[in-house]
Amino acid sequence: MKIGLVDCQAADAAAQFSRSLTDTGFAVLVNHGVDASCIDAVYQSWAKFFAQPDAVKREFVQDGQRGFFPYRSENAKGQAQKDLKEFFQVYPDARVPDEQLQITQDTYDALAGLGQRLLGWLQQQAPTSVSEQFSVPLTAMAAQSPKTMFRILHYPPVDAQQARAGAIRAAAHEDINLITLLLAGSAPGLQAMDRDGQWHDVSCDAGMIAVNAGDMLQMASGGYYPSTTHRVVNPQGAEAGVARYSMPMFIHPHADAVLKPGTTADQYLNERLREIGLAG
Ligand SMILES: O=C(O)CCC(=O)C(=O)O
Ligand SMILES: [Fe+2]
Repeated sequence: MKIGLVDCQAADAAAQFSRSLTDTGFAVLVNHGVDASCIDAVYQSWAKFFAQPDAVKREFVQDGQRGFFPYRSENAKGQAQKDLKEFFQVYPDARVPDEQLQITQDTYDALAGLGQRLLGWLQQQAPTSVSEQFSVPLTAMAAQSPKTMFRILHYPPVDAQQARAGAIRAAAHEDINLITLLLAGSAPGLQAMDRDGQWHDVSCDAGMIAVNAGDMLQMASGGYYPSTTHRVVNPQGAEAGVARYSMPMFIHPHADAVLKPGTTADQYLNERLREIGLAG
């Protein structure tokens, strides 16, 4: 599995990006235009949030998939063990702590802008037989979508007992949305599965952005852009004592966007949230 490292300023960046997504479901971006100081600042800011007592963080538990999700609230589809993570989900209307608000909004806007550019590339590079199936252009599906969600993940040092019981930081899953823009994690661990079921490290250094296609894009493109299974494995040895942070931006279509005849984004999302224990 050869995940492309794409320089977004290269003349053929759109073609390289689209090819890597078609071949592997993933691509890693450099020169993507999201400011390195913005990325550093958002990581530092949220490390402070997660360092607070649980009771303080729980004040940000909110309805409707927004806000804080305590340690071990989510399981991957079909997995009995909860993932070894806590996280915070930001939508445009989520309540975000004052200290994190500005930098989080700035990052959200920068990633939403990059998401539109990437969807434009995928639209432009798809063969006509694929793009003519889109109900509207991919950029229109997602432009200003209030469903687009920025997730800040904190994986604490690994608890040996939970690891022995088979829990990992993030069990194998596919993302639900159109594309995910993942600010490089603060430590390694992300792996993607190839067509033969083998796992490969997704190498993504600080400042880079890994992008993967989700199930909604796979569905809308009739499989042309595959949604690749991925996971986050537990570190071993001394690294087990080190926390990991990562920040995926899930680019979602508007609720009423038609993914394929008879299925809107909203119908599909609700079905998937039930499967992962995040909706009743
Ligand atoms: O933490 C990571 O690197 C990936 C997280 C992820 O795959 C997800 O939240 O969907
Ligand atoms: Fe994921």
